[in-house]
Amino acid sequence: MFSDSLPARVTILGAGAWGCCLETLLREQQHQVTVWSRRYHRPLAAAIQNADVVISALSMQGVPIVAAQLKALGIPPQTLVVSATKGLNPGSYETPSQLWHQALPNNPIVVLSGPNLAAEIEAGLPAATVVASEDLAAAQRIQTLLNSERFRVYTNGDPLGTELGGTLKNIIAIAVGVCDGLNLGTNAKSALMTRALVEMTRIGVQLGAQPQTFWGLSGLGDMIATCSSALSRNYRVGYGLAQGQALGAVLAEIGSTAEGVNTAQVLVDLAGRDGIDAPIATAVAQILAGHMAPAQAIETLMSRLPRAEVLEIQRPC
Ligand SMILES: NC(=O)C1=CN([C@@H]2O[C@H](COP(=O)(O)OP(=O)(O)OC[C@H]3O[C@@H](n4cnc5c(N)ncnc54)[C@H](O)[C@@H]3O)[C@@H](O)[C@H]2O)C=CC1
Ligand SMILES: O=C(CO)COP(=O)(O)O
Repeated sequence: MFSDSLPARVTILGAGAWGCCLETLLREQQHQVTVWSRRYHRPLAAAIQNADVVISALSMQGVPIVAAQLKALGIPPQTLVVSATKGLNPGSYETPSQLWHQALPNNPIVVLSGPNLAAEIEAGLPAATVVASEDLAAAQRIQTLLNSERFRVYTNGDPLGTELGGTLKNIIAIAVGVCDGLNLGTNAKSALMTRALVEMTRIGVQLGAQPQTFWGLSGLGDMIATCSSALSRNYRVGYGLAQGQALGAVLAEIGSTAEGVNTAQVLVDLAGRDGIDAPIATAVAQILAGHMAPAQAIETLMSRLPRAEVLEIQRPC
Protein backbone atom coordinates (compact mmCIF):
# COMPACT_ATOMS: atom_id res chain seq x y z
CA MET A 1 0.00 0.00 0.00
CA PHE A 2 1.36 3.44 -0.89
CA SER A 3 2.17 5.89 1.84
CA ASP A 4 0.30 9.21 1.88
CA SER A 5 3.60 11.10 1.86
CA LEU A 6 5.04 9.31 -1.19
CA PRO A 7 4.10 9.72 -4.83
CA ALA A 8 1.77 6.85 -5.72
CA ARG A 9 2.01 4.75 -8.86
CA VAL A 10 -1.31 5.22 -10.61
CA THR A 11 -2.54 3.54 -13.79
CA ILE A 12 -5.43 5.19 -15.60
CA LEU A 13 -7.48 2.97 -17.92
CA GLY A 14 -8.88 5.05 -20.79
CA ALA A 15 -7.24 8.00 -22.52
CA GLY A 16 -10.38 9.96 -23.31
CA ALA A 17 -11.36 13.39 -22.00
CA TRP A 18 -11.79 12.23 -18.40
CA GLY A 19 -8.78 9.89 -18.27
CA CYS A 20 -6.49 12.64 -19.59
CA CYS A 21 -7.93 15.17 -17.16
CA LEU A 22 -7.35 12.86 -14.18
CA GLU A 23 -3.81 12.34 -15.46
CA THR A 24 -3.26 16.13 -15.34
CA LEU A 25 -4.58 16.35 -11.76
CA LEU A 26 -2.45 13.44 -10.56
CA ARG A 27 0.74 14.67 -12.23
CA GLU A 28 0.25 18.06 -10.56
CA GLN A 29 0.34 16.16 -7.25
CA GLN A 30 3.66 14.55 -8.32
CA HIS A 31 2.24 11.02 -8.66
CA GLN A 32 3.70 8.58 -11.19
CA VAL A 33 1.02 8.10 -13.81
CA THR A 34 0.68 5.51 -16.56
CA VAL A 35 -2.21 5.83 -18.99
CA TRP A 36 -3.47 2.74 -20.79
CA SER A 37 -5.73 2.80 -23.82
CA ARG A 38 -6.90 0.06 -26.18
CA ARG A 39 -5.51 2.32 -28.90
CA TYR A 40 -1.96 2.26 -27.49
CA HIS A 41 0.40 -0.59 -28.28
CA ARG A 42 1.36 -1.15 -24.64
CA PRO A 43 -0.19 -4.34 -23.20
CA LEU A 44 -2.54 -3.96 -20.23
CA ALA A 45 -0.34 -6.30 -18.14
CA ALA A 46 2.64 -3.96 -18.47
CA ALA A 47 0.54 -0.87 -17.76
CA ILE A 48 -0.83 -2.18 -14.44
CA GLN A 49 2.42 -3.71 -13.19
CA ASN A 50 3.35 -2.28 -9.76
CA ALA A 51 0.32 0.04 -9.71
CA ASP A 52 -0.81 1.15 -6.25
CA VAL A 53 -4.03 2.50 -7.72
CA VAL A 54 -5.91 1.64 -10.92
CA ILE A 55 -8.43 4.26 -12.09
CA SER A 56 -11.00 3.27 -14.69
CA ALA A 57 -11.97 6.27 -16.83
CA LEU A 58 -13.36 4.05 -19.58
CA SER A 59 -16.71 4.65 -21.18
CA MET A 60 -19.38 2.17 -20.05
CA GLN A 61 -19.05 -0.12 -23.05
CA GLY A 62 -15.36 -0.71 -22.25
CA VAL A 63 -15.83 -1.56 -18.56
CA PRO A 64 -17.00 -5.23 -18.77
CA ILE A 65 -14.35 -5.98 -21.39
CA VAL A 66 -11.42 -4.44 -19.54
CA ALA A 67 -12.65 -5.71 -16.13
CA ALA A 68 -12.59 -9.26 -17.53
CA GLN A 69 -9.06 -8.67 -18.86
CA LEU A 70 -7.89 -7.41 -15.47
CA LYS A 71 -9.55 -10.35 -13.72
CA ALA A 72 -7.65 -12.75 -15.97
CA LEU A 73 -4.38 -10.93 -15.32
CA GLY A 74 -4.97 -10.66 -11.58
CA ILE A 75 -3.85 -7.74 -9.43
CA PRO A 76 -2.62 -7.72 -5.80
CA PRO A 77 -5.48 -7.37 -3.26
CA GLN A 78 -4.02 -4.16 -1.84
CA THR A 79 -4.31 -2.33 -5.19
CA LEU A 80 -7.06 0.28 -4.94
CA VAL A 81 -9.50 0.35 -7.85
CA VAL A 82 -11.30 3.60 -8.65
CA SER A 83 -14.31 3.66 -10.96
CA ALA A 84 -14.93 7.02 -12.68
CA THR A 85 -17.41 5.82 -15.34
CA LYS A 86 -21.01 7.10 -15.37
CA GLY A 87 -23.24 4.44 -16.92
CA LEU A 88 -25.22 1.21 -16.52
CA ASN A 89 -24.41 -2.16 -18.03
CA PRO A 90 -27.13 -3.12 -20.57
CA GLY A 91 -28.91 -6.39 -19.72
CA SER A 92 -27.50 -6.87 -16.23
CA TYR A 93 -28.21 -3.28 -15.05
CA GLU A 94 -25.01 -3.30 -12.99
CA THR A 95 -23.17 -0.10 -12.24
CA PRO A 96 -19.51 0.16 -13.32
CA SER A 97 -18.25 -0.26 -9.74
CA GLN A 98 -20.38 -3.38 -9.33
CA LEU A 99 -18.69 -4.83 -12.43
CA TRP A 100 -15.28 -4.00 -10.98
CA HIS A 101 -16.25 -5.58 -7.66
CA GLN A 102 -17.36 -8.77 -9.43
CA ALA A 103 -14.13 -8.97 -11.41
CA LEU A 104 -11.86 -8.08 -8.47
CA PRO A 105 -13.74 -9.11 -5.29
CA ASN A 106 -10.65 -8.82 -3.07
CA ASN A 107 -9.74 -5.25 -4.01
CA PRO A 108 -11.15 -2.11 -2.38
CA ILE A 109 -13.37 -0.31 -4.92
CA VAL A 110 -13.90 3.45 -4.78
CA VAL A 111 -16.39 5.44 -6.88
CA LEU A 112 -15.29 8.86 -8.15
CA SER A 113 -18.13 11.12 -9.29
CA GLY A 114 -19.10 14.78 -9.16
CA PRO A 115 -19.68 17.95 -11.18
CA ASN A 116 -16.49 17.54 -13.21
CA LEU A 117 -16.67 18.83 -16.76
CA ALA A 118 -13.21 17.75 -17.93
CA ALA A 119 -12.65 20.77 -20.18
CA GLU A 120 -13.08 23.21 -17.26
CA ILE A 121 -10.67 21.27 -15.05
CA GLU A 122 -8.13 21.03 -17.89
CA ALA A 123 -8.41 24.81 -18.21
CA GLY A 124 -7.30 25.14 -14.58
CA LEU A 125 -10.69 26.10 -13.11
CA PRO A 126 -11.55 24.93 -9.56
CA ALA A 127 -13.88 21.97 -8.98
CA ALA A 128 -15.01 19.54 -6.29
CA THR A 129 -15.81 15.85 -6.40
CA VAL A 130 -16.79 12.85 -4.30
CA VAL A 131 -14.95 9.60 -3.62
CA ALA A 132 -17.27 6.98 -2.17
CA SER A 133 -16.71 3.50 -0.87
CA GLU A 134 -17.98 1.02 1.67
CA ASP A 135 -14.31 0.90 2.67
CA LEU A 136 -13.92 4.40 4.11
CA ALA A 137 -10.15 4.03 4.53
CA ALA A 138 -9.88 3.33 0.79
CA ALA A 139 -11.96 6.43 -0.02
CA GLN A 140 -9.71 8.49 2.27
CA ARG A 141 -6.59 7.22 0.46
CA ILE A 142 -8.04 8.38 -2.85
CA GLN A 143 -9.05 11.70 -1.28
CA THR A 144 -5.44 12.23 -0.17
CA LEU A 145 -4.18 11.17 -3.58
CA LEU A 146 -6.32 13.61 -5.58
CA ASN A 147 -7.19 16.52 -3.31
CA SER A 148 -5.54 19.82 -4.19
CA GLU A 149 -6.13 23.55 -3.96
CA ARG A 150 -8.06 23.41 -7.23
CA PHE A 151 -9.72 19.99 -6.90
CA ARG A 152 -11.53 19.55 -3.60
CA VAL A 153 -12.33 15.92 -2.84
CA TYR A 154 -15.04 14.85 -0.36
CA THR A 155 -15.48 11.29 0.96
CA ASN A 156 -18.86 9.57 1.11
CA GLY A 157 -19.99 6.16 2.41
CA ASP A 158 -22.72 5.58 -0.21
CA PRO A 159 -20.95 4.39 -3.38
CA LEU A 160 -24.19 3.28 -5.05
CA GLY A 161 -25.90 6.65 -4.58
CA THR A 162 -22.78 8.52 -5.62
CA GLU A 163 -22.48 6.46 -8.78
CA LEU A 164 -26.18 6.58 -9.65
CA GLY A 165 -26.25 10.37 -9.29
CA GLY A 166 -23.62 10.72 -12.02
CA THR A 167 -25.29 8.12 -14.19
CA LEU A 168 -28.88 9.35 -13.95
CA LYS A 169 -28.10 13.04 -14.40
CA ASN A 170 -26.76 12.26 -17.89
CA ILE A 171 -30.31 11.34 -18.95
CA ILE A 172 -31.66 14.47 -17.29
CA ALA A 173 -29.08 16.63 -19.10
CA ILE A 174 -30.46 15.33 -22.39
CA ALA A 175 -33.98 16.32 -21.27
CA VAL A 176 -32.80 19.79 -20.22
CA GLY A 177 -30.95 20.18 -23.52
CA VAL A 178 -34.26 19.43 -25.26
CA CYS A 179 -36.01 22.01 -23.08
CA ASP A 180 -33.45 24.69 -24.00
CA GLY A 181 -33.34 23.63 -27.65
CA LEU A 182 -37.10 24.17 -27.81
CA ASN A 183 -36.73 27.57 -26.05
CA LEU A 184 -39.19 26.59 -23.32
CA GLY A 185 -37.86 29.16 -20.86
CA THR A 186 -36.46 29.26 -17.35
CA ASN A 187 -39.62 28.18 -15.51
CA ALA A 188 -39.84 25.00 -17.54
CA LYS A 189 -36.16 24.24 -17.04
CA SER A 190 -36.41 24.80 -13.31
CA ALA A 191 -39.48 22.55 -13.06
CA LEU A 192 -37.80 19.85 -15.13
CA MET A 193 -34.61 19.83 -13.07
CA THR A 194 -36.48 19.84 -9.76
CA ARG A 195 -38.80 16.99 -10.73
CA ALA A 196 -35.80 15.18 -12.23
CA LEU A 197 -34.03 15.28 -8.88
CA VAL A 198 -37.10 13.64 -7.31
CA GLU A 199 -37.09 11.02 -10.09
CA MET A 200 -33.35 10.35 -9.66
CA THR A 201 -33.76 10.02 -5.90
CA ARG A 202 -36.79 7.72 -6.24
CA ILE A 203 -34.90 5.41 -8.60
CA GLY A 204 -31.73 5.48 -6.51
CA VAL A 205 -33.54 4.76 -3.25
CA GLN A 206 -35.45 1.85 -4.82
CA LEU A 207 -32.12 0.43 -5.95
CA GLY A 208 -30.66 0.70 -2.43
CA ALA A 209 -28.98 4.14 -2.32
CA GLN A 210 -29.33 6.75 0.44
CA PRO A 211 -31.73 9.60 -0.50
CA GLN A 212 -29.43 12.31 0.92
CA THR A 213 -26.66 11.40 -1.50
CA PHE A 214 -28.75 12.81 -4.37
CA TRP A 215 -28.79 16.25 -2.72
CA GLY A 216 -25.00 16.36 -2.70
CA LEU A 217 -22.24 17.03 -5.22
CA SER A 218 -22.60 13.74 -7.06
CA GLY A 219 -26.37 14.18 -7.47
CA LEU A 220 -27.77 17.71 -7.52
CA GLY A 221 -24.27 19.16 -8.02
CA ASP A 222 -23.52 17.12 -11.10
CA MET A 223 -27.03 17.66 -12.43
CA ILE A 224 -26.60 21.45 -12.21
CA ALA A 225 -23.20 21.32 -13.94
CA THR A 226 -24.33 19.06 -16.74
CA CYS A 227 -27.70 20.73 -17.30
CA SER A 228 -26.29 24.24 -17.45
CA SER A 229 -23.24 23.89 -19.66
CA ALA A 230 -22.85 23.59 -23.39
CA LEU A 231 -19.64 21.72 -22.55
CA SER A 232 -21.84 18.78 -21.53
CA ARG A 233 -22.13 16.27 -24.33
CA ASN A 234 -25.41 14.93 -22.98
CA TYR A 235 -26.93 18.42 -22.88
CA ARG A 236 -25.72 18.97 -26.45
CA VAL A 237 -27.44 15.77 -27.58
CA GLY A 238 -30.80 17.01 -26.26
CA TYR A 239 -30.27 20.50 -27.62
CA GLY A 240 -29.34 19.21 -31.07
CA LEU A 241 -32.31 16.85 -31.25
CA ALA A 242 -34.69 19.66 -30.26
CA GLN A 243 -33.18 21.80 -33.01
CA GLY A 244 -34.09 19.11 -35.52
CA GLN A 245 -30.70 17.43 -35.94
CA ALA A 246 -30.55 13.64 -36.30
CA LEU A 247 -29.02 11.73 -33.36
CA GLY A 248 -26.21 10.34 -35.54
CA ALA A 249 -25.29 13.83 -36.72
CA VAL A 250 -25.19 15.26 -33.18
CA LEU A 251 -23.04 12.39 -31.92
CA ALA A 252 -20.68 12.73 -34.88
CA GLU A 253 -20.30 16.44 -34.14
CA ILE A 254 -19.57 15.71 -30.44
CA GLY A 255 -17.06 12.98 -31.33
CA SER A 256 -16.86 11.40 -27.85
CA THR A 257 -18.98 9.59 -25.29
CA ALA A 258 -22.45 10.87 -24.29
CA GLU A 259 -23.33 8.09 -21.82
CA GLY A 260 -26.95 9.20 -21.37
CA VAL A 261 -27.71 8.07 -24.91
CA ASN A 262 -26.98 4.45 -23.99
CA THR A 263 -28.14 4.66 -20.38
CA ALA A 264 -31.69 5.97 -21.03
CA GLN A 265 -33.21 2.75 -22.40
CA VAL A 266 -31.28 0.56 -19.94
CA LEU A 267 -32.69 2.65 -17.10
CA VAL A 268 -36.24 2.52 -18.50
CA ASP A 269 -35.99 -1.29 -18.74
CA LEU A 270 -34.70 -1.47 -15.17
CA ALA A 271 -37.45 0.87 -13.93
CA GLY A 272 -40.04 -1.29 -15.75
CA ARG A 273 -38.65 -4.46 -14.18
CA ASP A 274 -38.80 -2.97 -10.67
CA GLY A 275 -42.04 -0.99 -11.09
CA ILE A 276 -40.36 2.41 -10.60
CA ASP A 277 -42.05 5.51 -12.02
CA ALA A 278 -39.53 7.26 -14.32
CA PRO A 279 -41.49 9.56 -16.65
CA ILE A 280 -38.60 11.89 -17.57
CA ALA A 281 -36.19 9.07 -18.40
CA THR A 282 -38.96 7.38 -20.38
CA ALA A 283 -39.56 10.54 -22.41
CA VAL A 284 -35.82 10.84 -23.12
CA ALA A 285 -35.61 7.19 -24.22
CA GLN A 286 -38.59 7.71 -26.55
CA ILE A 287 -36.97 10.78 -28.15
CA LEU A 288 -33.61 9.00 -28.56
CA ALA A 289 -35.30 5.98 -30.17
CA GLY A 290 -37.11 8.31 -32.58
CA HIS A 291 -40.50 7.18 -31.21
CA MET A 292 -41.50 10.64 -30.10
CA ALA A 293 -40.66 14.15 -31.29
CA PRO A 294 -39.11 16.41 -28.59
CA ALA A 295 -42.16 18.72 -28.48
CA GLN A 296 -44.51 15.76 -28.18
CA ALA A 297 -42.46 14.36 -25.27
CA ILE A 298 -42.86 17.67 -23.40
CA GLU A 299 -46.60 17.59 -24.07
CA THR A 300 -46.77 14.05 -22.68
CA LEU A 301 -44.97 15.09 -19.49
CA MET A 302 -47.17 18.17 -19.04
CA SER A 303 -50.42 16.25 -19.52
CA ARG A 304 -49.73 13.65 -16.84
CA LEU A 305 -52.41 13.51 -14.13
CA PRO A 306 -52.04 16.29 -11.53
CA ARG A 307 -50.61 14.98 -8.26
CA ALA A 308 -49.24 15.96 -4.86
CA GLU A 309 -45.64 17.11 -4.73
CA VAL A 310 -44.36 14.16 -2.69
CA LEU A 311 -40.79 14.92 -1.63
CA GLU A 312 -40.24 12.37 1.09
CA ILE A 313 -38.82 9.30 -0.53
CA GLN A 314 -39.13 6.09 1.49
CA ARG A 315 -36.59 3.30 1.31
CA PRO A 316 -38.25 0.00 0.34
CA CYS A 317 -38.88 -2.37 3.30
N1 LIG B 1 -15.54 14.03 -19.92
C1 LIG B 1 -15.99 14.40 -18.73
O1 LIG B 1 -16.12 15.60 -18.46
C2 LIG B 1 -16.33 13.37 -17.71
C3 LIG B 1 -16.60 12.06 -18.06
N2 LIG B 1 -16.97 11.15 -17.10
C4 LIG B 1 -17.28 9.77 -17.46
O2 LIG B 1 -16.07 9.10 -17.78
C5 LIG B 1 -16.31 8.11 -18.78
C6 LIG B 1 -15.36 8.37 -19.95
O3 LIG B 1 -15.69 9.63 -20.47
P1 LIG B 1 -14.75 10.42 -21.49
O4 LIG B 1 -13.31 10.21 -21.15
O5 LIG B 1 -15.24 11.78 -21.53
O6 LIG B 1 -15.08 9.66 -22.84
P2 LIG B 1 -14.20 9.54 -24.15
O7 LIG B 1 -15.11 9.13 -25.24
O8 LIG B 1 -13.40 10.78 -24.33
O9 LIG B 1 -13.18 8.33 -23.82
C7 LIG B 1 -13.65 7.02 -23.59
C8 LIG B 1 -12.47 6.10 -23.33
O10 LIG B 1 -12.97 4.76 -23.15
C9 LIG B 1 -12.25 3.89 -24.02
N3 LIG B 1 -13.08 2.76 -24.45
C10 LIG B 1 -14.32 2.81 -24.97
N4 LIG B 1 -14.72 1.56 -25.30
C11 LIG B 1 -13.72 0.71 -24.95
C12 LIG B 1 -13.53 -0.69 -25.06
N5 LIG B 1 -14.46 -1.47 -25.59
N6 LIG B 1 -12.37 -1.22 -24.60
C13 LIG B 1 -11.41 -0.42 -24.08
N7 LIG B 1 -11.52 0.92 -23.97
C14 LIG B 1 -12.67 1.47 -24.40
C15 LIG B 1 -11.88 4.76 -25.22
O11 LIG B 1 -10.81 4.19 -25.96
C16 LIG B 1 -11.48 6.06 -24.51
O12 LIG B 1 -10.16 5.96 -24.01
C17 LIG B 1 -17.78 8.22 -19.15
O13 LIG B 1 -18.51 7.26 -18.44
C18 LIG B 1 -18.17 9.63 -18.69
O14 LIG B 1 -19.54 9.73 -18.37
C19 LIG B 1 -17.00 11.48 -15.80
C20 LIG B 1 -16.71 12.76 -15.39
C21 LIG B 1 -16.36 13.80 -16.32
O1 LIG C 1 -20.09 13.94 -16.22
C1 LIG C 1 -19.79 15.02 -16.65
C2 LIG C 1 -19.67 16.21 -15.79
O2 LIG C 1 -19.69 15.89 -14.44
C3 LIG C 1 -19.58 15.20 -18.11
O3 LIG C 1 -20.80 15.43 -18.70
P1 LIG C 1 -21.04 15.00 -20.24
O4 LIG C 1 -20.70 13.54 -20.32
O5 LIG C 1 -22.47 15.30 -20.49
O6 LIG C 1 -20.11 15.83 -21.07
